[in-house]
Amino acid sequence: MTPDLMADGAERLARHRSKTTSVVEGEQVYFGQGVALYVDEITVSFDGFRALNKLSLTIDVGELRCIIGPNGAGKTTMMDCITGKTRPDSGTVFFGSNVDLLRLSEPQIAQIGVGRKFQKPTVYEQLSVFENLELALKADRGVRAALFHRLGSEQLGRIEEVLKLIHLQGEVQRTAGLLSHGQKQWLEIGMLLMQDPKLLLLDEPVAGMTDEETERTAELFLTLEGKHSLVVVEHDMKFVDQLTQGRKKVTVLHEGSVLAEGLLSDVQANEKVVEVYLGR
Ligand SMILES: Nc1ncnc2c1ncn2[C@@H]1O[C@H](COP(=O)(O)OP(=O)(O)OP(=O)(O)O)[C@@H](O)[C@H]1O
Repeated sequence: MTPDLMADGAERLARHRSKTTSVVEGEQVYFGQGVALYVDEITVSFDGFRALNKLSLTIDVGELRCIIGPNGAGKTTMMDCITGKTRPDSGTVFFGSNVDLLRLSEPQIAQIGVGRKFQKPTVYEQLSVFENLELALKADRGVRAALFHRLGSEQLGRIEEVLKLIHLQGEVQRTAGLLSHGQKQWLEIGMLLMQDPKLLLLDEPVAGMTDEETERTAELFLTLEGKHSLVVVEHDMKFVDQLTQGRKKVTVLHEGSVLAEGLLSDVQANEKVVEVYLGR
């Protein structure tokens, strides 16, 4: 354990969250109607340019949905709206059937169960794999509590479980900075999983991975499907094919709206999709 780094990390996380805890505290998310995320007609303009144009999308509880589309289609802006980083000019974003995400701040949205993985891995490079997971687990505690709290058997069990899921059991004590790119990505996903998010947004998770790492990532996501809802933004069609297994819906974004939605084979055969994206 490196107490100063641990303190620094815990402090940053606690500061981030302390501002907002009381607002979300006690808030229950209801998934009774089977909907994890409901996005309705969101529009975002940057200096008059519409990055999102009445975008609507529904993700079911436990669903794994891949979002594809050309550069500039609005994929990142959509994730920014869901996670509170960008406020749409108009439209609705609900988590479950009752939580209006547009009235919550970015940290509150994370706290209520929406995890986001950016393209670049952001782990604590100087800490070990175990310490990274430990810190993610304690993120809700105050700094003192995070530093002096000893993990209970249930929490150790959860770390074990996540280590297994992310294929890093053999690297527990390894310094995160020494992991491969793919392993860092898995570790960061593991850190998100420590908070047990109901919805995970993943931005190009396999960019820069080897073929083997990509395949393992697909296996990981397929394991998470059902227990979590996953929204995966990806350009790698082989990976999308692995994830959708010929039976899941994919969504194609173009110019800030949904251009097509359906099985990968269907959207790949869709003339409009070929024209703006796949045929390039
Ligand atoms: N802060 C901003 N200010 C001005 N324009 C922006 C801003 N953020 C995004 N845009 C524009 O909005 C459009 C959508 O961008 P966005 O990053 O959401 O697309 P994307 O589908 O994620 O693209 P990529 O696949 O390249 O990541 C682009 O034309 C982009 O230039």
